[in-house]
Amino acid sequence: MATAGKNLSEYDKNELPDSSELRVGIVVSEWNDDITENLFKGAYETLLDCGVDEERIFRMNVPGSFELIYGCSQMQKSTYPMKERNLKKQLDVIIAIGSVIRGETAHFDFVCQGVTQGIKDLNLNSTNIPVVFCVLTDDTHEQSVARSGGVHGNKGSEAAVVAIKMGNLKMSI
Ligand SMILES: Nc1c(NC[C@H](O)[C@H](O)[C@H](O)CO)[nH]c(=O)[nH]c1=O
Ligand SMILES: CC(=O)[C@@H](O)COP(=O)(O)O
Repeated sequence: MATAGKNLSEYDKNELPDSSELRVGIVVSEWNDDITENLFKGAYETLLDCGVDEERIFRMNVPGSFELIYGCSQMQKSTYPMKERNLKKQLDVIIAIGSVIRGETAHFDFVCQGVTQGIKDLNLNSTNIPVVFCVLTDDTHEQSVARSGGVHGNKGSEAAVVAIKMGNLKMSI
């Protein structure tokens, strides 16, 4: 089923595990920030709605989607923000938020391939901290608007639900 056949914002929080102890990192790309800020808003609000403590949500900004790889990698290894708040050292899950929109050249393809492969690789490294892929890869700005709080819902909300499931999975292992 394509996105057009579902609402990205639909979820039943009663079907989700308790997330009051979950520690969530969110790395946000600044390219197309009208889109990525809406994705972040959707993710943040959904996390809070599902019981995640706002003091356990840590945000980092990066210039573009390609830099999501570096930002998420640093978050996987970092203990700083948690120590500052006397929390256990590591995060339980990270959400990578980006918006890639096709332009005139093949650069779109390389950015999309690069960030997809990079985030895939981060899910295979030894930190065992899952990274959720919340990167829109659209042909038009209108498609991005529709998927970041528009007619198809908000992929940020979908990513938050995935993060809750994967973060609890990681905690249970
Ligand atoms: N065109 C888009 C980009 N391009 C920038 C790259 O992500 C990267 O920052 C640059 O190549 C320097 O390393 N990024 C997006 O997130 N979205 C785009 O549409
Ligand atoms: C995804 C991109 O890098 C793209 O938006 C850049 O636009 P262009 O291909 O016209 O340089």
